[in-house]
Amino acid sequence: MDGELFPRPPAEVAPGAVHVPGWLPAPEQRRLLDACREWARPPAGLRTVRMPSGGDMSVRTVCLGWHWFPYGYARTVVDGDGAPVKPFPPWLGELARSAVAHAYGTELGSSAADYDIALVNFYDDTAKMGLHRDSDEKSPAPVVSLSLGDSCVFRFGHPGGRTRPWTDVELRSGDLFVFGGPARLAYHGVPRTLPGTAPPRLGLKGRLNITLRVSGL
Ligand SMILES: O=C(O)CCC(=O)C(=O)O
Ligand SMILES: [Fe+2]
Repeated sequence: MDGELFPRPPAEVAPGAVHVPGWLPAPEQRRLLDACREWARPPAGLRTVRMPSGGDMSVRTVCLGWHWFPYGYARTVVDGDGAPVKPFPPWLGELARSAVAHAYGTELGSSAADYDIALVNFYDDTAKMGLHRDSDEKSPAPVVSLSLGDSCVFRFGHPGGRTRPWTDVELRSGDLFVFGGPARLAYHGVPRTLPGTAPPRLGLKGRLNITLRVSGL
């Protein structure tokens, strides 16, 4: 955000896990939000995920490229309306590659990874996400996370389990978080969002998180 009282510099939260505050400029946040609104429409739109335990996730989710369900990927919404998953647009793949290059300070193009999955999660004021690993992908390529709207507390731990140590990071609208290498299978989650903190001009009530991934499928 412009005019920040205390600048938020990029930070390596754990080896391979990098937080880049304010990476996505406001016009690109708007473009991504508009796209999310389109993707959220049925068929294969925003849905509530039921866990094998019988409980419902509090976030609502829409997928592109591959449909995520607990625990795997499919080409159709196997646990919903059965429709084919919406395509993963090439511009999102370019955004992911440039995010990785930016976070790790590597050359754009040095990563051969072909991003082909987006998971878009919508958090209302009470939604949260428990500690978990993103382990249904076959590729070790870094996960790219972009946040829009309300800020949240993002908890980032380690691959060994849902135990301390962890770091709580505040993710705000436009922030980038990349986790790859030794952090690729670290446990992470969102204990809470901070309702009412979205940039007023974005026009989003609540929080959206978009993770971009390589399926390896
Ligand atoms: O909302 C976030 O910041 C994290 C989302 C997440 O961990 C996931 O979609 O697997
Ligand atoms: Fe995750």
